[in-house]
Amino acid sequence: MPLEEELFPSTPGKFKDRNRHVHRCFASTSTIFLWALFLIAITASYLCFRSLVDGGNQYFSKHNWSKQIFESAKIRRTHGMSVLVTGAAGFVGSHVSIALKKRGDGVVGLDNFNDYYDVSLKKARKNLLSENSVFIVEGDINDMKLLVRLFEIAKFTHVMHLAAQAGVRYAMENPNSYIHSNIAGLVTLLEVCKNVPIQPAVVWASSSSVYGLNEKVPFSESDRTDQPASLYAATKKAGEEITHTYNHIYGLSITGLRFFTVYGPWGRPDMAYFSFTRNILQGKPITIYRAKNRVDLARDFTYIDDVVKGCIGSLDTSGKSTGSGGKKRGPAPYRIFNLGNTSPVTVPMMVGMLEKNLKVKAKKNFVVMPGNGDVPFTHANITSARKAFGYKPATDLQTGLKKFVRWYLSYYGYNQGKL
Ligand SMILES: O=C(O)[C@H]1O[C@H](OP(=O)(O)OP(=O)(O)OC[C@H]2O[C@@H](n3ccc(=O)[nH]c3=O)[C@H](O)[C@@H]2O)[C@H](O)[C@@H](O)[C@H]1O
Repeated sequence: MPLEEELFPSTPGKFKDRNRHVHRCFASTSTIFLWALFLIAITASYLCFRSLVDGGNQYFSKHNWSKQIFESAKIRRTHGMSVLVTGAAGFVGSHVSIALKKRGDGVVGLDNFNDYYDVSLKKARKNLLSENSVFIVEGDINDMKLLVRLFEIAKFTHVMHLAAQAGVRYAMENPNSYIHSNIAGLVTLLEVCKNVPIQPAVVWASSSSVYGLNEKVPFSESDRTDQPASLYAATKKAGEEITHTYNHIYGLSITGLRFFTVYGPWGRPDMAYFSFTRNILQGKPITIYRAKNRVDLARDFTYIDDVVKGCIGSLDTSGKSTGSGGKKRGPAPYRIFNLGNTSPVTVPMMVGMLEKNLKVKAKKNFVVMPGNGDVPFTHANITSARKAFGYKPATDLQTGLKKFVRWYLSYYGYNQGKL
């Protein structure tokens, strides 16, 4: 049994001192412990709060992120626009972004940098955009929280929607990627656009492929588009119907652009003119498709600079959306335009032009067009676009391919581009 004195010391001094020391130690340990608990609790609730606010999105926490978006979206000319360009690291997207920025419009890019084709080319385009003061957000159009945040930071007046799963034949390999980007992603983007207080006008990329098996030439916007030959075409056609409903129900201003086989510098490596160039230079054979009756396939190849002018003309004449916060306030424009070149060229002729520019003969294998989504020919009637915003393609295939080849040789380090 401990002595009473030990329990209740009458001579507090010594004992007290000893006890005070123990007590102090205990007190300071428990204080530290409590403080640590407090700090852990604070940190945990902050992280919890951030994840609620950010939806766990890695982008938002990046240093300077919002500021870069805000700066990039700033309009620097009178009556200019602030444009969210989706697919900005893509072929058309990068060209349009730079053109808008150069004339003083605000531009913010969005791109998921997927690996459908060489990601390093997309990164190189991103660097080019960065040199032109265009900031690209790395993210997916299906990420609604990200889109909402972008609209909170920048009050976009327009959306140039070019993000898509492109390519006609790849749809047989990976059908779901077309649904993910061209259907689900489109709907997510439109949902955000219709919900914001001041709705942007939306201009987006449809495709000449919607004409499918239409045989009436040249293709006019009023021609039938109910016979798609590929899932790619079907998703673009669906996009036209989907955007129509958002225009009808919510008052979004919509312009759909039917691009006709766009080509040029910084193009897409999956397209024929690009992959043919690579193979010809590497001495590899190329496969040229033909219709069953040995008829050559033809495309209304359209040069990138002409398409950029068409995109900008569409943005300039889009008219305003009328709705706000998901409510329609009146009718808004719904438009569809062909952006083609109006002079189709056969694929073998296109190859001949490449051979001339590359000064190398191609090793050609002609095969009957497999039933993989291709259509025999495309040919645009561009009267509507000409009337609406003076669209007038100015580059023929010969000139355009020459510019492409010059870029290709320089970009991939052949001959310092001197061919
Ligand atoms: O305007 C569009 O809406 C589409 O244009 C583009 O599709 P296409 O017109 O099919 O272009 P592209 O693949 O360059 O084939 C060109 C020609 O070469 C033929 N072709 C192709 C490959 C091959 O190996 N051999 C061949 O003969 C082929 O049969 C075709 O006749 C875009 O890719 C597409 O995303 C979409 O935007």
